[in-house]
Amino acid sequence: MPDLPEAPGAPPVVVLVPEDPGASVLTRLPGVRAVVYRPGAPLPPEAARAEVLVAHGIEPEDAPPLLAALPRLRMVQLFSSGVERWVGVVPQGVRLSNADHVHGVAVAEWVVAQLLAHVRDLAAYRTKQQECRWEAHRTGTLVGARVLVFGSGDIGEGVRARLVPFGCEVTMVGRTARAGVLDQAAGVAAVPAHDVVVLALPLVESTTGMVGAGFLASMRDGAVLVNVGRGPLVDTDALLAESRTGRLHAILDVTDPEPLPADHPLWTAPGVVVTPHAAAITADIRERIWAAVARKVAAHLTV
Ligand SMILES: O=CC(=O)O
Repeated sequence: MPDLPEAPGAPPVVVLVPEDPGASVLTRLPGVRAVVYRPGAPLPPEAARAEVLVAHGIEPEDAPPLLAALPRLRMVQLFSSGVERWVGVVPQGVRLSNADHVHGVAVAEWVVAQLLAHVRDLAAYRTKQQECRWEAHRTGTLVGARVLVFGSGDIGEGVRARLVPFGCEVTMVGRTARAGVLDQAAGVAAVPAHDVVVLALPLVESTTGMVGAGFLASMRDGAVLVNVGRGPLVDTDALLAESRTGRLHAILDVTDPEPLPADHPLWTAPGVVVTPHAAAITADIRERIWAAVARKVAAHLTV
């Protein structure tokens, strides 16, 4: 792909972008010169002036030589909303910027889809169809379900907004308490009173391994744990042990480890549903991410 044309306005801020048609969204930003870089290839001469690196297609472990070659770098813009793999990689004084407010709708929709499929027992009906059995059975409903959502960002909020119309009673848990939002300790204490616990948290020190044996044991019989945050929020061994009791259900879009090896016991653990970090993967995901990147670069131009 040739370098992208320069937007009007001078002097332009040089933004290094991966080779991707979506990068053209940056050329619509006045004052930006988007320059394509190819991981592993020699850097273009404009890299010496680059203030922003849109880091996509490069693993954080491979990034240090590239970062060291960008003397005017002020911001690293990620394609992901989670930043945990880049913390400590980006040099001091360089802002690490995530792609936020990108996946809320898609991931919340996935949570609702999974919960509806669970309470209405759709998997059992799929099996009955495969066996050509015309046989109805009673199922649960989401109406009146008490749902505890850890994480009050756009994903957690998207889950709340979509579950309330289904008749769920939703309680939010955030990093700090505020009106209508419990803090993390109060949230953990509230687990036994809920039918569904949704994890939509970032992975930081205080959330790593947060769902361990004690947390799982405090969930009521038949409760559902949904993880759309990061795999290591949950202690996998504790979850495997709990799954053997048959007491709980777990619906996991993220796992620890990831990708989940084909012979990992989580795949076949009783009551566990696994999808491959796919909740946000809709047809328009690239457009959503590039729009967020453009928003973040535009905000950088004003600081
Ligand atoms: O998991 C996806 C992301 O962090 O964007």
